[in-house]
Amino acid sequence: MEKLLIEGGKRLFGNVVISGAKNAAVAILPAAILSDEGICKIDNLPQIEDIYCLEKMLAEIGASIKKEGKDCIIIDPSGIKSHIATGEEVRKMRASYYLIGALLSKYGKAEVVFPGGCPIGVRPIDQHIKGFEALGAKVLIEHGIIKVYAEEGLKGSSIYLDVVSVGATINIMLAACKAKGTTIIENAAKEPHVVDVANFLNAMGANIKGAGTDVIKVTGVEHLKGCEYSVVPDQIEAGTYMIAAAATKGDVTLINVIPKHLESITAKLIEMGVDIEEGEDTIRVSCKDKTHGVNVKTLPYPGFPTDLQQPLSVLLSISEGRSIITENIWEARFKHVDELKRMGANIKVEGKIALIEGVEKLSGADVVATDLRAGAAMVIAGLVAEGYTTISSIRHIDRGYENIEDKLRGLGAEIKRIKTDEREFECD
Ligand SMILES: CC(=O)N[C@H]1[C@@H](OP(=O)(O)OP(=O)(O)OC[C@H]2O[C@@H](n3ccc(=O)[nH]c3=O)[C@H](O)[C@@H]2O)O[C@H](CO)[C@@H](O)[C@@H]1O
Ligand SMILES: C=C(OP(=O)(O)O)C(=O)O
Repeated sequence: MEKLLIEGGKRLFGNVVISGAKNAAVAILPAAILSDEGICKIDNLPQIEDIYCLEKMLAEIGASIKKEGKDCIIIDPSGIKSHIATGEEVRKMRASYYLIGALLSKYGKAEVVFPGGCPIGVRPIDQHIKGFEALGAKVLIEHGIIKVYAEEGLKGSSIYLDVVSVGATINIMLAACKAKGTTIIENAAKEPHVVDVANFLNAMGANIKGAGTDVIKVTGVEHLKGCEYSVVPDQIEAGTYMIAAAATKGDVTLINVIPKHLESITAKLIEMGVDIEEGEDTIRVSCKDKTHGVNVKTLPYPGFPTDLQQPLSVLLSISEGRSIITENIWEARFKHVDELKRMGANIKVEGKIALIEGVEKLSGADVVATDLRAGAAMVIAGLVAEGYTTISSIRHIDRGYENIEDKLRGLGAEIKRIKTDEREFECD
C-alpha cells in the first residue's frame, strides 16, 4: 500500500501551477466520442487517476487515444462500435455516468454500469433519468446496469431540474445536442465545468446557449466534428492550494487560474484575515497572522463549493474562535472529522452542521483519506501539524490531484510517498 508521509510545520512559499479541471475533463472526454468526423485534441488535461480510468473506458469501447506531450490527448472516436460500457473501470468513478448521455446521443441507446465515485452520501441519478425520459428515451435498470433506449430518436424538450445537479445538467446537454429540436434545461447548474463542457461541445459544432446561467438552451444539430480544446483550470485544486497556503502561514502564487471562478473561496479567506492579490490568471495568497473562525454554507456555484468544505475545515480548526460549517449538498461529507480529531481538532458534527472550536495546534497522526477531498484535508492537516502524519487510502487523492506531493515539495513542504507492506483496507 502507498501512503503519504508528511513532516509538518513548514510554511509554503513560491509558485504552483494549477492543472486542468477534473470535473470538466471527465465530461469532455466522453463528449469527444460525439464527433462524426475528425479527431478531438484536448489540452491542459489533469494527470489524475479519473482521467486514466476514462481513457481506458473509451479505449474499451473502441476509441483510439493517443497521448501528445504531458497533458494533451488526441481522441479518434471513429472506431467506436459499441453502445455498452460495463467494464471494471466504469464502476470506479462517478463521472462514468457521462457515457450514458454521450452514447445515447451517438447511438440512440446506451448501457452503462452504475457509476462509483466518492462515498459522500447517497448519490441518486433520478434527475439524469428524468432528463433522458423527457427527451423520449426509455430507461431500465437491470443487474446494476442503466439501459437507455430512444428507439424513435431523441426529441428536444423542456426539463426543470428538481435539484441543481452538475451531473444531470451536463448529461442532458450531451444527450440533447444531437436531438431533434430544442431542449431547455431550467434550474441548471452554473459551475465553471458546466460552462467548459458547453464550450467544448460548441467547438464541436453544437448549439448550446446560456451555460453559466440557470437556463440552458440546446438546439439539436445533425453533425458534430472534431476540435482542439484546452480544459479550464481546476477551481477546486486551486482552492485547495489557497487553503494550504493560508493554513501554513505561507505566501504562494497560483499560476493558471481564473480568479472569477474562485470568488467564493477568496471572499471567505479574506473574511478570515488572509491576504489575496488577484492577477489576470494568477492569485497570490499570503497569511502572517492567526486566522479567525467564520461560518460557511456549501451551495451550488457561485456559492461556496462543497468540494472545498473539507479542506477549509482544517483551516477553521486552527483559526481563532468558533466556526460553523453547514454542508447543504452531501449528507455524508464529514467523514474526515474523526480523522481530524485524532490530530487534536475540536469539532462536533450534528447532521449537516459541523461546529468547530479553534485549537492552538494540530499534532501529527496516522490518518485515512476517507474520500478525495477528505484526503486533501488530511494533507493540509499534515502540513500544519506538529511532527509526522501518515495518510493511507491515498488512491482517493490520486483520483483528483495531479502530483500533489511534487507540487507541495516545490513549495517547500516535507512530503513523500512511501510504500508499505500493509494491504489496503477497502472501505468503499
Ligand atoms: C464529477 C463531478 O463533477 N463531481 C462533482 C459533481 O457531482 P455530481 O454531479 O454527482 O453532483 P450533483 O451536482 O449532481 O449533486 C448535487 C445534489 O443533487 C442531488 N442529486 C443529483 C443528481 C440527481 O439525479 N438527483 C439528486 O438528487 C445530489 O444528491 C446532491 O445532493 O457536483 C458535486 C456538487 O458540486 C461535486 O461535489 C462533485 O465533485
Ligand atoms: C466528489 C468529488 O468527485 P466525484 O464526484 O468524482 O466523486 C469531488 O471532486 O470532490
